[in-house]
Amino acid sequence: MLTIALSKGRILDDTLPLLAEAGIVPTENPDKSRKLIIPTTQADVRLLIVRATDVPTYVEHGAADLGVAGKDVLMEYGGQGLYEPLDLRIALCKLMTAGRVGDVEPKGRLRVATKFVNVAKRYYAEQGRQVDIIKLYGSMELAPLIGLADKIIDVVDTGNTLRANGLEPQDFIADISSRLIVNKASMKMQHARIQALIDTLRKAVESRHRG
Ligand SMILES: Nc1ncnc2c1ncn2[C@@H]1O[C@H](COP(=O)(O)OP(=O)(O)OP(=O)(O)O)[C@@H](O)[C@H]1O
Ligand SMILES: O=P(O)(O)OC[C@H]1O[C@H](OP(=O)(O)OP(=O)(O)O)[C@H](O)[C@@H]1O
Repeated sequence: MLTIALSKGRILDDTLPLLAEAGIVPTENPDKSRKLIIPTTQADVRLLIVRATDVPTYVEHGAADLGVAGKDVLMEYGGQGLYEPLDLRIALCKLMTAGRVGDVEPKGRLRVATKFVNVAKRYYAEQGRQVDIIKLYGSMELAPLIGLADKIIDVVDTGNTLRANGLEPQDFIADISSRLIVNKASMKMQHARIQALIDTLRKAVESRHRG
């Protein structure tokens, strides 16, 4: 059995067409179903529906052989416990700092609200900047508006969410796309099969971006 961990929403929506090119199609609509284990047209391939931030955990521990996760999530998760063989070039966005339009940076310690605590620590350590990191799980844009933090670190695509809240993107941290990740033991034990799937997905990604 090959088990693939995916999160609902944009990752599922953008990954299913790629999996379809490898002949893997869910036998029921994962967006509608309340099931968390979804069989596919290949009897020995199943999908696990998990939270986006949990995908690396399932794959590193071997609860799933493969998964799809945003580079932001992988940067935050850290470690060397996973293979990351393929950039699927889906769910494109940028990790940025953002703050209130026209705000001047405070002289003292900067307060930064984010769900990407490890990324934030690394980023400001590289800059040699003293910061207090405030962990949030969502609605980061609220923090500077309400005086909880001076800045946020979040993913930005169109910038609409920032603009709607009187914030502006400031410093670029990283370009983000979603990656195929693979459990290290699975890669050894089921090498031919997983490598064949990676090759098919790579071709599907390349043919989409050709021309
Ligand atoms: N607005 C966006 N445009 C493009 N890609 C995005 C955008 N927001 C997030 N992403 C990327 O898609 C991935 C999945 O995002 P999604 O919104 O589905 O989950 P999440 O909000 O991070 O997780 P959860 O809903 O479980 O808190 C993110 O890790 C990121 O890489
Ligand atoms: O720059 P933008 O295009 O506004 O995208 C950025 C927003 O998208 C994500 O949220 P989420 O996935 O909850 O929202 P979405 O479905 O509207 O992208 C992210 O946490 C930002 O809030």
